Formats: sequence, C-alpha cells, structure tokens
Amino acid sequence: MVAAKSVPQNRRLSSNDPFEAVLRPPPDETPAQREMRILAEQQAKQVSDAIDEQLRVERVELKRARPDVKILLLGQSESGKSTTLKQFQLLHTPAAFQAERIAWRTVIYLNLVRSVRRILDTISAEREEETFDTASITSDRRTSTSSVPTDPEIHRIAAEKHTEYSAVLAPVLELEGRLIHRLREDDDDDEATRLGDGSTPGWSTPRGEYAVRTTSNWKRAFTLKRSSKRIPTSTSWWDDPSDPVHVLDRCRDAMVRLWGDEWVRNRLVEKRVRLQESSGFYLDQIERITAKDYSPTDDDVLKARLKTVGVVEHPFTISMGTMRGNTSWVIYDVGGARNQRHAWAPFFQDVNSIIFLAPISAFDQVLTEDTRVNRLEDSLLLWRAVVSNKLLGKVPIVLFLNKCDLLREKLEAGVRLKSHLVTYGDRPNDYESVSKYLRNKFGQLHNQNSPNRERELFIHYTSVVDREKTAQIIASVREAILRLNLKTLRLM
Ligand SMILES: Nc1nc2c(ncn2[C@@H]2O[C@H](COP(=O)(O)OP(=O)(O)OP(=O)(O)O)[C@@H](O)[C@H]2O)c(=O)[nH]1
Ligand SMILES: [Mg+2]
Repeated sequence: MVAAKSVPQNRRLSSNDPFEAVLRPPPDETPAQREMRILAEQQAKQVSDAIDEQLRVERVELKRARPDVKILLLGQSESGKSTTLKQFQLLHTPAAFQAERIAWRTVIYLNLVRSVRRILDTISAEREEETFDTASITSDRRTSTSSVPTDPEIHRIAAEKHTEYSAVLAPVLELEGRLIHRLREDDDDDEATRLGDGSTPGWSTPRGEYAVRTTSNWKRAFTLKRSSKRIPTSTSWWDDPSDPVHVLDRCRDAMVRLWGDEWVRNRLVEKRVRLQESSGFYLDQIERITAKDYSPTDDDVLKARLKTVGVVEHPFTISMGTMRGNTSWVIYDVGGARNQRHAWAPFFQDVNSIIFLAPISAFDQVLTEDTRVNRLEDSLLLWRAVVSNKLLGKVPIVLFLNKCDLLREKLEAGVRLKSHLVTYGDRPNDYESVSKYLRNKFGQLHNQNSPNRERELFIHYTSVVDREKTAQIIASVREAILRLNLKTLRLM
C-alpha cells in the first residue's frame, strides 16, 4: 500500500526545500480552509505513523523469522540433493509432503513418457550417435560404440521394431509436450517453473531436461489449482477428457510390451543405456502408474526427477529432541549443473553446515551438460573446490557418498572401477573395497585442502531414495548440526 506521509513542520520552514512552494498554505486561505487543511494533515500523519508501526512490526517479525540454522545442499546435477530435501520434508513437514504428493503426478507421468522416448531413441537404427541426454550413458559408450559398424540384420530388426513401436506409442510421445505445457500452465509465476534444458528459458526441445526454478511455488501452485478446480480426487480427473491419464491408459499395453521385449532390453544393455539410474524406475510400475485411480506414493515422489534451476529455499521447524525446544531451519537446494554453480557462492557467507552429495555409482558416467567429463571426476573436483573454500573454513561439512544401491548393483554386474579410475589398480572390484577406497579419497582431499584442520567432517554412505536408512542418517546429521551450533541457537 502506498500512502502519503505527512511532511514534517521544519521542511515547510526551509527556504531551500523544493516542496515548500507546493506545500505552503495559500496566502488567501480562509479559516474554514485552514481547519480542513490541518485536519487533512493530521489524518495523513496518522496514516504515516501506522505505516511506521507496521514496518517496525515486520522488522521484528523478520528478525524473529531469521533461521537459527542454515543448511546448503551441494553436489553435481543428479547427485540427489532434491531427493535429500524431500526426505527432510517427509520427516519434518509430513502433512505438507502428503498434501503435495498429488502435484507430482504430472512429473511422474513425464518421467515415464520420457523413458519410453529414450527407449525408442535407443532402438532406432538411425540413431547411432548420442542425440538424447546422457544421464545414464556410460563413458565406455562415449568412447567405444560410435565407431562400431551396425550389423545389417540388427539394422533391419531395429528399423522394424522402431517403426512398429513408434506407431503405437505416438500418442505417448506427443503427450510429453502436453505434460510440460500443463506444468507450466499451472504455475502462477512464469519465472517460477522454467522448463527446458536448464539454460534456455522456456521449453525449446523435447530432448532437453525439464527443470524447476522454485520447487515449493511450483508444487503449491499446482496443488492449489487442481483442488480449486475441484479435481483433487482420482475419479474426478478421470472425468476430465483432456487429462493425460487417458492417453497412458490407452497405450498401457504397448508400453508394457516395449519394456518387456527381450530384443529391446538386449539393445539397451548393448548400448549401455541404464534407465534404472535415472527416471526408469517407473517402467517397472507401468500398470500401477497408468491406472485411472493412480495416486503417487511417498516412494514415487522420492524417485520423481525434476531438475532444479537456481536456489530453492525450504523452511523447517526442528525439535531440539532431548534438549527441548524448537529451532528454525532453512535448507537451500541448489541446481547442480555446471551452469548453475555460480549461484552457490552468495550462500557461503553465513551457512551453518553443508551437506555435499557425491553419487559414487557414477564412476562410469559422463555429465549431461558436458559429455567429455566423467561424473566421478567432476564430483571430486567440486568437492576439492568446496572444502578448500576459505569462506567455508569454519563450516562443518557432511558428505553423503550417495547412490550406494546403484554402486552395488553396478559392481555386481561386473562394471570395473579400474577401467574409469586407473589409480584404483588391481584392488578387488567389490562393494566394500570400492566404497572404502572412495571414502578415503574424498576424506584425503578434505584433509589436504581444508583451510581449517579442526573442521569436523561427517561421512555417510547413503541411498537417499531409501526412506528408513535415510531417516536414521538425517537424525544423526541433525543432532550433529544442533550440537555444533548449540552456542548460537536461540530456543523458540
Ligand atoms: N537409486 C537411487 N536413485 C537416486 C538416489 N539419489 C537420488 N536418486 C535419483 O536420482 C535422480 C536425481 O536426483 P535429484 O535429487 O533430482 O538430483 P539433484 O542433485 O537435485 O539434481 P539437480 O537438481 O539437477 O542439481 C532422481 O530420479 C532420484 O530419484 C540414490 O541414492 N539411489
Ligand atoms: Mg535438484
């Protein structure tokens, strides 16, 4: 609200005051006009005083709202930062998490549709080059397969399969653009959800990854709009003929057939495309997810992939446990892609702790944004940059060696760390040896580069999609952060 403030008396007396001429009472002012002018000035002063009081109250509230604990989640793209944040939400704001679950339905559909498109891209005989995103493409593939000539028989079958599946699944492929449009439409703030490859505003190509700028706004907008249109229940969205569920329902059998096709699965293995490492989780759940009464479960939401752009702030009130009382926390979730990292530094100033995520299963993968760079190498370089940062010298760091579930699977499938990290040498290629080796490597980098030898470092092996184990780890992280910040905490 904009209100005119009363002009202090001394301003009118100053001969240099540019307002003086305007505010000076007219020379021929009658007693009645004078009375009205004085009354108007008194009313303006009351408004002005009320504004001053409101500002004072807001300042006090703002001061009170200043969080006791600020946590920054860092790590490369797809390291699991947003998933970790969802775990915090599940534990500390479960009601809000449940309320927002339905908003993830569109994202989950999008993840599924995207996986279908990636399978079709992979089996396509013409697409020997990498024309789709590289989230689950290994560095082996990058260096080896492009020069392998395709067997004419394989070429023929691939062309046939591609034509057959593309025809029956055309409505699913078309749905991708519609789902993205739907997500954008349901956001009040055009800046809030930015769908695209993360660098270009707006959706430009269906091959880029969709991204969200401010997750909380996007969810709130989507949830509220859905419910305000009275489409919160599964049966009522089924009644909406434009709802994406109809296309998915019609194409369910074709999708199941595609994912169950042995030739297709072999082709994916051959091309080392591991959909399980990105949004492929939903492929094993096609029947359930495309059902008309589908409502996302907690696990579905945890596994839904939506790239973060910018820095997203999430407030929590966290109990002090045995120490009694509550503390206010803010967790900042950042975009981890290379073009997003410039936004991190301003948050280093007064952060209380950092949770750094390094996806150690990614030792044989390359970055989506730069396919020349190995993901593990990028994580190690990023880790070194963070631990050597002087501004962060006194900030305790928690390291999540994440995606341990995928690391175990990968090693058991015979993928060798040595082929991607020569320094690993002839050590055993089992989970225990590899995870311990990587833990030491990250630990050493910290010890060699930290500007503060006294700084505490907490290392955890994590699979942040696992609710039970992550809840235990978060509890121990929370205790450690509270203990380390005890001196500065104000109990609420
Ligand atoms: N299997 C498995 N999947 C994981 C794990 N952690 C994260 N994911 C999945 O990996 C994908 C990427 O996780 P996000 O949390 O979106 O990654 P992010 O670090 O926020 O990525 P940006 O927003 O791009 O910076 C999601 O589909 C997650 O479900 C894990 O420990 N195991
Ligand atoms: Mg994220």
